[in-house]
Amino acid sequence: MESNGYQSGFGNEFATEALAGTLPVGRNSPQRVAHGLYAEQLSGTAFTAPRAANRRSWLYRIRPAAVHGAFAPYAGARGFHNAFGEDPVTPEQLRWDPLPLPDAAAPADFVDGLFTMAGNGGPASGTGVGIHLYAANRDMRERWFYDADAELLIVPQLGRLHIETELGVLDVAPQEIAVIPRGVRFAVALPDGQARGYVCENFGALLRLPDLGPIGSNGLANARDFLIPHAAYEDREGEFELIAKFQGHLWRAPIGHCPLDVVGWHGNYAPYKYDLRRFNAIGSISYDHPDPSIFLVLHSPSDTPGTSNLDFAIFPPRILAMQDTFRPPWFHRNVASEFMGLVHGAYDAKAEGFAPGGASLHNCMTGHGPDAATFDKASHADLSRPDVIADTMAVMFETRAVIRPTRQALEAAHRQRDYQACWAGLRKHFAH
Ligand SMILES: O=C(O)Cc1cc(O)ccc1O
Ligand SMILES: [Fe+2]
Repeated sequence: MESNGYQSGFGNEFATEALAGTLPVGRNSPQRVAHGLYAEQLSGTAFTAPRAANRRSWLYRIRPAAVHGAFAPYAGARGFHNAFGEDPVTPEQLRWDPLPLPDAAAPADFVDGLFTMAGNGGPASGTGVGIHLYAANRDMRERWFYDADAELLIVPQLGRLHIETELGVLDVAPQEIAVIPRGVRFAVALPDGQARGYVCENFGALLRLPDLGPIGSNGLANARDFLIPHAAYEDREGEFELIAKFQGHLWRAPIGHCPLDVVGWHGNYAPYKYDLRRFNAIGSISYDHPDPSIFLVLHSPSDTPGTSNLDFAIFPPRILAMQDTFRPPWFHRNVASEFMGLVHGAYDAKAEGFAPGGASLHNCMTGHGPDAATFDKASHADLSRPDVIADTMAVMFETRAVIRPTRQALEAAHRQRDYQACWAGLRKHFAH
């Protein structure tokens, strides 16, 4: 399926049909749907969720989602799970080199190429996140995947993704993100032959745009820049595979048709994409480095106001002009836990070692901040001129609960076992 363009606006009520006359008028479930289609509701929130938070869509499709064979455990994608473990969690600062791309001799598609790094909570409790990287070099062929446990926030770092979903096609490139709602079936093709990036599974409340408070009615990620696909479908039969993630485990069922057979849909529960370069960064124009909450793109609220299950923040290109100020991120300890990735360029708190495709984890109350080289440079920088921070795009998954690294992440050859050395050069300057 080719992309047929996008609709726009975060969380709007959309209506789209690939065949004229598909959508029923004035009702959702007529006795007989046009073109011999089936009507099916896809609920992303509780039926009785408050109207402002309620998300559901109506799908008009060739066959209902119920039509497939029996599920059995899926033996592939061994590195993709929610086993965040009961082991004690190290409070150590952790950092990784980029996840290696798969060998041409042992190709992996998007699902098989997922490698779980860390997480908290889980699908059973409906809170927390799963944090993964993917490294893939093969299209998903004749198989589709859905995640019943979480909505998927996909952050490509290398290579474009062509994502065909039940509700239409998303083409995303590095510096863009895609969100696939819980339950939506999709397949990923790799137009560049290989791809790497970050995936955050959100087990909690659906991602939404943050309130803007005194910023006003515009700014940060603007609602109109979120793009939603038009309906697109495939009418194809064969011996295909449906992979499901359910309660932390993967399952496989045979399916005799392509499940991307939705000819029209309407509603507000749909995949979307967003170009991070559209983010309207707001910062200090006097003094001090503000809290990174000014860089919040989307968040999943928890039951405590102001305390998110997941904050998705970015560190985009921007201009720093603060006076009498140490301009890079400060040294700090945070009650929240911070998992970071780098999509593009360099990150202004780290002179070396944090590479695009790499990752870092600074858990609750773990001290971190600029490395020694960054500290020395910024402590003596000429503040009469603004710093133009260009060519950069770092991302952060920040959570209320501690982020538990998986055993495979801790044991991985690409973990930087000497990460702490980046602060060792912070010498004593105290003099009196
Ligand atoms: O630790 C980090 O690099 C992320 C971060 C950036 C920033 O500007 C302020 C606080 C913070 O946690
Ligand atoms: Fe931090």
